[in-house]
Amino acid sequence: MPIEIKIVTEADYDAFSDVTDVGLLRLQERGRGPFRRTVFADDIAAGRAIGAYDGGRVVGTFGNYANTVTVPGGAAVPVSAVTAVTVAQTHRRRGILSSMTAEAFRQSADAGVPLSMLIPAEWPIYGRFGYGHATDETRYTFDTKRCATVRPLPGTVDFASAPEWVEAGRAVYERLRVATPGAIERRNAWWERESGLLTHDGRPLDKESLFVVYRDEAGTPRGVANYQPREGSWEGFVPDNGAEAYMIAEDYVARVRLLQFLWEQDWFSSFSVAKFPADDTWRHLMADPRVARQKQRYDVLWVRVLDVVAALGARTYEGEGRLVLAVTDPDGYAEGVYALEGGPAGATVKRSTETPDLTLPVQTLGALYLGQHAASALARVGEVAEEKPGALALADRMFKTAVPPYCVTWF
Ligand SMILES: CC(=O)SCCNC(=O)CCNC(=O)[C@H](O)C(C)(C)COP(=O)(O)OP(=O)(O)OC[C@H]1O[C@@H](n2cnc3c(N)ncnc32)[C@H](O)[C@@H]1OP(=O)(O)O
Repeated sequence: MPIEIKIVTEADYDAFSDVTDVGLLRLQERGRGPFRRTVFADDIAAGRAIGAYDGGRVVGTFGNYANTVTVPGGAAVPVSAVTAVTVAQTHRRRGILSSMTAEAFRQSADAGVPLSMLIPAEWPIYGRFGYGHATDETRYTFDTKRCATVRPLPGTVDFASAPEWVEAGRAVYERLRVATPGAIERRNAWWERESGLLTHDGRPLDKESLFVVYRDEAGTPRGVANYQPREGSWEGFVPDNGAEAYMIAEDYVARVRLLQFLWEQDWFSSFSVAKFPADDTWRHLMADPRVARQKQRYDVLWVRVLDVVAALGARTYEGEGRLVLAVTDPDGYAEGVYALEGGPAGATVKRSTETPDLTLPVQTLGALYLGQHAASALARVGEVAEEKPGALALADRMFKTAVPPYCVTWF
């Protein structure tokens, strides 16, 4: 029987949910369909859950969920935030992902959504569909006994109940989101789920974490963190507990004050934080930044441009300039030659018949879009070709941003 790609109805959503969990090897999460049906009700109703069917059975899942992403300059651009992509182990490598992706691109393009983006489970999967690596994140471990700030930093850190933390976190995040290229809206009760206030089976998880809020001197929340203490070995009766922490911070001071709160706690000898930005300027507020050890750096967001005129026209450019770009895209959505004229105040983009200054595949356009990469560096690995001398240097000044983009929210 041929595989059919269809919109998943509410009636089929529980099967979609279980196939996703088996595909992602999260077996213990099976059975969460009824909960997720309420959480993702808007996207399901909008037909944004796409399934592959073998007869009546769901064998492939693809969430093409609606969101917006902040781009350089601060505009919130509609995006399909792709998630829950799986194909049943019995049906892999028969082109099902390719078919679901094609359907999702059609759906997004028909709805006038200029971008698709996702967080790939594995690097090699999505480049073939036109996605390019657009943001990085880091993981740090702190040796608490050697940490100190370079000077006294203002503000206070206090414990909060989970509901207070959700309220403060929402306000902090909204300000951060509009100022951070790569950030998306936290929809679908994201905060309640993160804090454990909303669980699939009504069992509150908020007692498994401690919640703190950093307020600046005026009393405004500027950062929030939660952490889970880890028991140490207590060898020789010496405390060596640890913690795993998560935080969002509006500025460098907020970030370091939250870190300081953790490193000054008795009993902790070390703690780790994941999902940190690639921008590590906050380390300059530490007396010895080397004791903040970056343990990992990894790619997070990949961007696929579907509508070049809308996408490039929505962002600003730190350097002023005009470039003619020839974009290649075997799927057709982004294929063409475009004249981009942009600067800090905005941009105009038009289809053009001029000779291009740069030629690049759609993957490279996605990689450049949020400001992470220098075009000249990507040219050195063969990902963009300079057709007119000086065009790469101009593209560097226009596309790359002083502060790297940061997705902030995993989806
Ligand atoms: C945004 C997210 O949700 S990320 C989560 C992605 N999901 C997972 O990793 C869960 C486990 N894996 C799976 O469910 C599946 O293997 C998927 C979804 C990754 C791929 O589904 P499939 O239906 O097997 O992919 P499909 O047959 O369409 O493959 C298309 C091409 O991609 C290649 N490909 C597919 N998966 C991979 C992979 N993991 N690594 C490298 N190449 C891959 C195929 O070889 C094929 O290449 P070809 O066109 O040169 O022949």
